Amino acid sequence: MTDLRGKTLAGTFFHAPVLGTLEVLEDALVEIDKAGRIATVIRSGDPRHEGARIAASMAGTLVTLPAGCYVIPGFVDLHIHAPQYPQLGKALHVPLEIWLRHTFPLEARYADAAFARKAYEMLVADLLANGTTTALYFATIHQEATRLLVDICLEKGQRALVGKVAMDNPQECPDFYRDASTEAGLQGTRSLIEYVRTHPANEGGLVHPVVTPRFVPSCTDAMLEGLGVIARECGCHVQTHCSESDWEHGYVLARHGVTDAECLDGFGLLTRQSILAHANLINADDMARIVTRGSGVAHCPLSNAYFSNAAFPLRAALAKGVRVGLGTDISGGPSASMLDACRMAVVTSRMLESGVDPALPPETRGRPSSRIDIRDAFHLATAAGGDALELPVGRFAPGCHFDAVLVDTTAPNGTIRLFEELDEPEDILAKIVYTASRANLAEIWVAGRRVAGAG
Ligand SMILES: Nc1nc2[nH]cnc2c(=O)[nH]1
Repeated sequence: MTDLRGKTLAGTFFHAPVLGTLEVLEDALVEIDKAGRIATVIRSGDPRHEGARIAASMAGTLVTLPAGCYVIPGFVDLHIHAPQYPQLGKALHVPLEIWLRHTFPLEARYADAAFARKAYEMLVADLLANGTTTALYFATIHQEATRLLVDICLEKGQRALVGKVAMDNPQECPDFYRDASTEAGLQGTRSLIEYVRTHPANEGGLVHPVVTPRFVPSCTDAMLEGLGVIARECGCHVQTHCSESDWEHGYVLARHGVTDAECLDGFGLLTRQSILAHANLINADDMARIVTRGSGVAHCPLSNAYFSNAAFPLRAALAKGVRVGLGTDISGGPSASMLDACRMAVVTSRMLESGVDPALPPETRGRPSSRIDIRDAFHLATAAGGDALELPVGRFAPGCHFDAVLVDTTAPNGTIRLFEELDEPEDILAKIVYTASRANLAEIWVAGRRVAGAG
């Protein structure tokens, strides 16, 4: 199967446009226009179904899925440190503030454009093969390497949001890895925005620029203030870390006397286009503030297990109306798969609900009503991620980009095992999210264009 632009795809589709519900579009037709957007979704009982199928067949534009194949929306990864890919699976035995001392020398290597190209090409190819069709990236402080990441996403066809990392605080950033000055950091941010927006290969708007203060500790107040102004003037997305660990949360309280969320808000960095990574230690006021501003949270359950000192209160945040999606947090999280992020989100929520210390009585061990299920995780990894970024992706609906993954449950080297006589459609989706591996992800499309796949 190749390019689906201008084609009609016939088959069974799973998506979760609303938290708590899974929609199975059994034997549906999805018409994709020439620009790779979904034009119509026609369900099997719809009176237009037969006519549309015959018309597409006669026009030679009908593509019918083989038995055992299902289409799901592509994953939206809300938090990735692109330069940390070579470190995936390393140095996870130390706390965040020590781990950063391993990480900064690696990120500093991206002054070398050849090294950057090698690592970024590998990362983008792997993420696409894992079904990540939209990625929100922290790059490094370097202009050339960050531009390369933009180029590579455009070349390989990944929808991406890319930020040049801003970090100018000499107290928290080493001499070898810091913006040369506040002004240089701000200017670098402006020039990356300009680069992305005027890139000749980006006329379709596949890649977006992002204002990226690394986190409060790494930035001076002047930097945070300047970035707030740029975000407002340029109408850009913003990404940063927020109340991730006890150390980081405590640092901001000590320096500013307020929480991360309040501090970032004061600098104009909490907007409807902001994504706050982690947010594990936010309090009720922070949540209310984040909801009022319409900012999103990138819940990174795998990395949180290593660095956060607490579990993100996901259910509480969702109940309050916080826009939450999922992130891998490469390489704080040692997996480049959003399927792993889904699995870990479920596990974390279950552990938060029941608690983890067997020395405590069951009644006080955990936090009741904290669990999510695999359908919820699937929603967070797809539609909710798109919503948090305000991008029309993550669901099969007219007007949305056709960013999707073809899952072949019969792939011989895959890991999904279905039993026709036992498995209902909901079971099939659950088995996909819980047990699929890369060999099952047969085709990956972004805007209808085939960009990767094991098939
Ligand atoms: N997980 C994580 N937290 C951070 N806080 C500041 N920088 C980082 C980073 O690279 N990873």
